[in-house]
Amino acid sequence: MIPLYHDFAGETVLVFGGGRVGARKARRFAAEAEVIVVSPDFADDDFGGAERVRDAPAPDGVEEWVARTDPALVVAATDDEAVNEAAERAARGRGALVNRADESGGREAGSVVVPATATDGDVTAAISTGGASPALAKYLRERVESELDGAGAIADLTADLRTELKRDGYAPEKRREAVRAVVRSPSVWKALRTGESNPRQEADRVIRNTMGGDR
Ligand SMILES: C[C@@]1(CC(=O)O)C2=NC(=C\c3[nH]c(c(CCC(=O)O)c3CC(=O)O)Cc3[nH]c(c(CC(=O)O)c3CCC(=O)O)/C=C3\N/C(=C\2)[C@@H](CCC(=O)O)[C@]3(C)CC(=O)O)/[C@H]1CCC(=O)O
Ligand SMILES: NC(=O)c1ccc[n+]([C@@H]2O[C@H](COP(=O)([O-])OP(=O)(O)OC[C@H]3O[C@@H](n4cnc5c(N)ncnc54)[C@H](O)[C@@H]3O)[C@@H](O)[C@H]2O)c1
Repeated sequence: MIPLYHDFAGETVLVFGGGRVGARKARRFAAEAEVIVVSPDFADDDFGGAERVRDAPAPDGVEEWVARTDPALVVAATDDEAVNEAAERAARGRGALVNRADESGGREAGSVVVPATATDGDVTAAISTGGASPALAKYLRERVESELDGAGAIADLTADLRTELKRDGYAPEKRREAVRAVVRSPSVWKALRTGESNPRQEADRVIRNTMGGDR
């Protein structure tokens, strides 16, 4: 399986099943998409502001829900395998992606896994165990989260630096060398994480060192 990032802004995500798992998926996708959760009952959990609709569709009814809402992704998170299968068929029939919460292992194209995700600003790290061990994915996500502390700010800082170095006419090889040095600089990370010094000034110092007398 190859990880790809997908922009769900402005899209609909249709979730079948309002249990703990349906709620977790709803929360995740509601950060970006319009989420509709269809279920006869709902766990006492946070659904991330998703629209909740009380219904217990039979497999044929599942198809109708998918036709009516035209989702980019269908999440099958019920405890009824026949309903989850119907959700997968209906999604495929309309060219939507499907996430089967009740399956692990190999998948056909269009059947996607939701990875454990750590985020800091625009920086996102996604971890999958190929479905083998979601608990391990969660544990590793917790560890990666602390590694990412400050990464979003460094991404913003280096985006500005790239623009400035281009504008000032530095050769591509020089620019790459400078940006690589900044993202690897312990003093820039420390400045961002502790606030003890100014990160931009630390970055400028690193760049002056890599550019020699050029800047
Ligand atoms: C990462 C995360 C994302 C999310 O869902 O948001 C996620 N599962 C999470 C937690 C979690 N899930 C389970 C446990 C209990 C401990 C354990 O069993 O390990 C815990 C831990 C807990 O709850 O503490 C049980 C479980 N999960 C699946 C099955 C079905 C099966 O295996 O057949 C069963 C057994 C059900 C049963 O036995 O009845 C299936 C899937 N779960 C996936 C993702 C996909 C594979 C990801 C990968 O490749 O690693 C996949 C294949 C499909 C999918 O859902 O996309 C999220 C952590 C979020 C975070 O905190 O960061
Ligand atoms: N992916 C994961 O991380 C993960 C973790 C645990 C379990 N699971 C799997 O996901 C499934 C859901 O887990 P859960 O803990 O949320 O279970 P759950 O039993 O708490 O919730 C299932 C929900 O589906 C609803 N439902 C039943 N028939 C329906 C229908 N026809 N249409 C819509 N909704 C319907 C139920 O009313 C209930 O609200 C489990 O059966 C298991 O196979 C996945």
